[in-house]
Amino acid sequence: MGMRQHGEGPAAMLAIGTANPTNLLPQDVFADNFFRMTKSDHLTQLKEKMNRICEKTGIEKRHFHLTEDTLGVHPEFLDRDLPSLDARIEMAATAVPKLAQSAATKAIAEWGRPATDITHLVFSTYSAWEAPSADLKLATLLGLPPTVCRTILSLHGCYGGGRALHLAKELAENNRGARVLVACAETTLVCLGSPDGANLVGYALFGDGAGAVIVGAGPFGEGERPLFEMVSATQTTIPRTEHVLGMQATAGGIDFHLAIQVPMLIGQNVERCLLDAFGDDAPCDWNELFWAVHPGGRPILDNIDTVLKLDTGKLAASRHVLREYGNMSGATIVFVLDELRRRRKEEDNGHLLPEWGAMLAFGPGITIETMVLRSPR
Ligand SMILES: CC(C)(COP(=O)(O)OP(=O)(O)OC[C@H]1O[C@@H](n2cnc3c(N)ncnc32)[C@H](O)[C@@H]1OP(=O)(O)O)[C@@H](O)C(=O)NCCC(=O)NCCSC(=O)/C=C/c1ccc(O)cc1
Repeated sequence: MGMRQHGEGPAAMLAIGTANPTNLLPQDVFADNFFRMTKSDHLTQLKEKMNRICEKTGIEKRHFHLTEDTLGVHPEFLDRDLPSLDARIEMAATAVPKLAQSAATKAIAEWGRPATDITHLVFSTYSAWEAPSADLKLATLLGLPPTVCRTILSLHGCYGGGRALHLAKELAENNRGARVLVACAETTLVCLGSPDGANLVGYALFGDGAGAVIVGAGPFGEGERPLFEMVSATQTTIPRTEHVLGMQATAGGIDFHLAIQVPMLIGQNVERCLLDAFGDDAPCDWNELFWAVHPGGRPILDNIDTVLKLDTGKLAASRHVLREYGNMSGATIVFVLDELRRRRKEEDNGHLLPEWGAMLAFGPGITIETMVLRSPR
């Protein structure tokens, strides 16, 4: 009893996979397409504003499950005054687990062990609104054993990936031999609607994608290779900010709001979270670390650069993911981790990537998930 039931050492990420719908839209034509499809071209000021916003997002393209063809069959999706929630939920019920399956299949292939060796599944999405939910569908699609312990995290929004990884760490460390599949899948099909003054930023920012990570603690099996050790993790909620960021279900689809103060609030609070997470091990200079930051928006990354006095390029993986995919909410952090390990490979077996790193994810609350990472030597 006791010790033998626990995993050895900190848990580690053993494999990473990502996936996106094939349909993609360059950001420089997004406003034109969006206003044409929603028959809103007469709202010229709003369209100009959308173009101004799109230019400043730091995004070059985004992937979407919805295509012009699908939208042709569902005109109610593009008119907030028509009820569309039922149709959106039905579409998401199939699309979300399938997108997750594409990412998870890649992660499992990299891991090298059979899917039946997965003991736990943690699924995070803002697009599942029914029970049984996307976690069960994914388990079935992947052929996971009927004994797999499933958890669905809904509506953590953009920190869902950080929350899922944090939970997977605790599951892996507390259950010897556990192998946790973390899956995050997000699609804007539940929220995309017609433009109004309040939702332009979200429409300009959010994209569709899925990320999957296999998490386990020691002892490691033959061929299992830790990509990032998950040394410690914390969650912090910024007091009295519950109203600045959120989403809610309406008959016309999921509504969200992103207050203009969000980047500033994150900038003001991020260093304290890092000091809490690192404790006595906090470096004198944050540049000593590698960084996996959720690219919630370009000004969020800019503010973090400023308050932490980071050198140019420290957030390159986050900026790359934002540019190529936009903000895919909870799935985004997995793309950033994947990009970091790709860069590490190119940089001569980890020579240039520092040994220690920090992962940050933010979302409604405002909640900040912080994790101390170690890149094994
Ligand atoms: C690209 C933006 C929109 C503009 O860039 P900028 O450098 O701030 O440029 P400007 O200051 O010139 O702003 C351009 C215009 O955008 C307007 N704007 C500037 N932020 C705003 C604003 N939050 N509102 C509404 N107008 C604005 C701003 O007023 C201005 O309007 P105008 O003067 O008419 O051109 C930039 O501010 C930006 O990326 N903001 C988004 C940051 C943000 O809140 N990210 C979300 C973090 S949390 C997260 O990741 C997700 C949570 C989540 C939650 C729910 C879900 O369903 C899913 C997920």
